Amino acid sequence: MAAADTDAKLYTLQEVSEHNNSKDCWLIIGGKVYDVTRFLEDHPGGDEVLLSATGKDATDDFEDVGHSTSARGMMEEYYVGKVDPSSFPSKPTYTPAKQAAYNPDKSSDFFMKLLQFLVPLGILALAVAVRYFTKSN
Ligand code: HEM
Repeated sequence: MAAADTDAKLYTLQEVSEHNNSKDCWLIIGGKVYDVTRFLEDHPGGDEVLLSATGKDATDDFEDVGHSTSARGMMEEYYVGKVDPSSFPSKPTYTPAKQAAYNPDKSSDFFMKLLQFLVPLGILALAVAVRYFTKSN
């Protein structure tokens, strides 16, 4: 049954997943829903592979096999509708952990510079004072 894309019946992923056994076997390939129940016995790749992918998106499995053009032509016979893309769980997006912007503490930087200047000055003042007092004694 080949329906035009515009009036194709729309199924949710949930609905498709309910047809998941050898008596009622649906799967999704390329966003389209196929009822392959009556094809199970005739599938050259065997029924097991179809049953392992039933009720799910089998696009990757289907493409991995590298099905022939004639296999792709056969698919039309089992087409029942399209899958509602909004029913797919949204992919988790990776958001890197927020890192605090590099913000060196300017006030402590200034304090260190002041200290580097004052400490030698203090030592010098101390040396001068010691010399001054030892001289007068
Ligand atoms: C409506 C859907 C499908 C149709 C009409 C279909 C049809 C065919 C056909 C005609 C072949 C013979 C080789 C060829 O002509 O490419 C084949 C082989 C095969 N198919 Fe499918 N197939 C379908 C879905 C799937 C899915 C979903 C899987 C995997 C989960 C699958 C796995 C295989 C495997 C493993 C082979 C055997 C390949 C080999 O022996 O080289 N097929 N299929």
